[in-house]
Amino acid sequence: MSLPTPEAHLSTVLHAVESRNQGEPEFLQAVREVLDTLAPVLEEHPEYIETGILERLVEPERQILFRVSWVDDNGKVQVNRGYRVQFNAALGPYKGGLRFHPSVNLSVVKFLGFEQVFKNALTSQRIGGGKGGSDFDPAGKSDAEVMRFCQAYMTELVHHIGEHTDVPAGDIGVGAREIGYLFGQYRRLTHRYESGVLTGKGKGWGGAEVRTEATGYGAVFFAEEMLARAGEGVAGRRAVVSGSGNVATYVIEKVQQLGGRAITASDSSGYIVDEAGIDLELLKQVKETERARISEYAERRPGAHYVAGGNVWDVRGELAFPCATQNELDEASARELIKNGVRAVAEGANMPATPEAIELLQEAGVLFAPGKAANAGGVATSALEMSQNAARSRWDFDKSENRLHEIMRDVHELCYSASERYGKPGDYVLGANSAGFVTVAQAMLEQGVI
Ligand SMILES: NC(=O)c1ccc[n+]([C@@H]2O[C@H](COP(=O)([O-])OP(=O)(O)OC[C@H]3O[C@@H](n4cnc5c(N)ncnc54)[C@H](O)[C@@H]3O)[C@@H](O)[C@H]2O)c1
Repeated sequence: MSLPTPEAHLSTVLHAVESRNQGEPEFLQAVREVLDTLAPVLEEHPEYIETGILERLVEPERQILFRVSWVDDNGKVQVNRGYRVQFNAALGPYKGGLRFHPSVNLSVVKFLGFEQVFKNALTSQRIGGGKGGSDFDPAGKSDAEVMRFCQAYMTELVHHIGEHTDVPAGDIGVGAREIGYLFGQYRRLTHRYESGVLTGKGKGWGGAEVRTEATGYGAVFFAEEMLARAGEGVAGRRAVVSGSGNVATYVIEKVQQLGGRAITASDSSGYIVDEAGIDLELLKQVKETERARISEYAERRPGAHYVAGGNVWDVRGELAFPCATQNELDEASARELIKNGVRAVAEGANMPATPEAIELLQEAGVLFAPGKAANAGGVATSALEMSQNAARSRWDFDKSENRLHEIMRDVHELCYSASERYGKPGDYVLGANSAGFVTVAQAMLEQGVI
């Protein structure tokens, strides 16, 4: 039997995915972006075509959808929808965060799970990919409501996770508070102290140092590696950052530690500009402690101003870190960034730049780091948390940060060398997709058709 050409094979697989997953635009966008880059890999590895690797890779191994019923502070019954998509476990237990946000649906969870498979492969930490969440909106809920929701959510999730099967963590709307409530309920239901079942735990009970900072720090380390290859650095440069959550906060912190000046942060209502450089203590007070709107920052900080609505990418900066959510940086934003002299864009969020924006940035010679590579530091540190839990050991901050830094250097190196191998040196989208894909594909090949 003669094999189709790589291009023909990719097109057949893509059509099948499109017809089978109609109404899932985010998932299709994520799949297209990966398949678009894989022709040279399949050229080198026809055995992946022969053994149906791609057909299997685009179909999650398991998708779990469930009802989450809970009672709010007024005694009213609320019903949300829960998700866990176990995408691929060829490299290890499923691993990936939980997102609690009203925009969560199956398409969003599948796109995140799909991306996670490649990202986790790039970390070399032997973890598979999965993702989950709910359309529950933590904004405006009391602590007690968040706790009751988390307990109800875990009452179903408990049947599907475990330190050797599936290990969730945080994402948008899920931080240390939620992980605590989820872990408590897991422990109550199972009568087991299974530390490695969730990551991002409190530091006093199994959480790793640097897990909170890891995604943001990692994104800046990756940007620094890209810049260093070109003989440049972060120091002395203006950085425009979107978001004001976990990832954005620690991108800002690391940019400043490396001598750069991060001047913006945003939330879904607008953005702030602080030319003097963001005051981190104030940002953490407003967003982490008070869970208030970002406009509060400008009200308390002389010299800073708030722009309601608007587009943070209109602000001039040499470095840009999109750290809020998917498709937040579109073609028009990319044009604005290029016009304003951006040199590097590193995705702290998952899929924040649209395909059109990425194309424009790459054409303009801007160094572009896709989220799969640039934000892999969070999950990599989660894997370090799992290994510390298994060994009943605890690393200090410096050791953990050094290990994160090494991992991000390795991720960069893997991506760069794959981009060279497949003919486009410095194309980190091609590099991340192909390096991640080959690692997973090889494991799937060796494990047979399952
Ligand atoms: N937390 C992690 O370790 C981690 C790891 C890898 C990737 N990510 C990705 O990073 C991004 C941010 O996650 P996080 O953990 O910082 O979440 P978070 O809940 O701490 O913060 C999310 C931020 O994004 C903003 N945001 C959300 N939806 C928005 C919208 N529609 N418009 C504008 N702003 C919006 C929120 O206001 C908030 O500032 C997500 O894409 C997530 O998938 C997170």
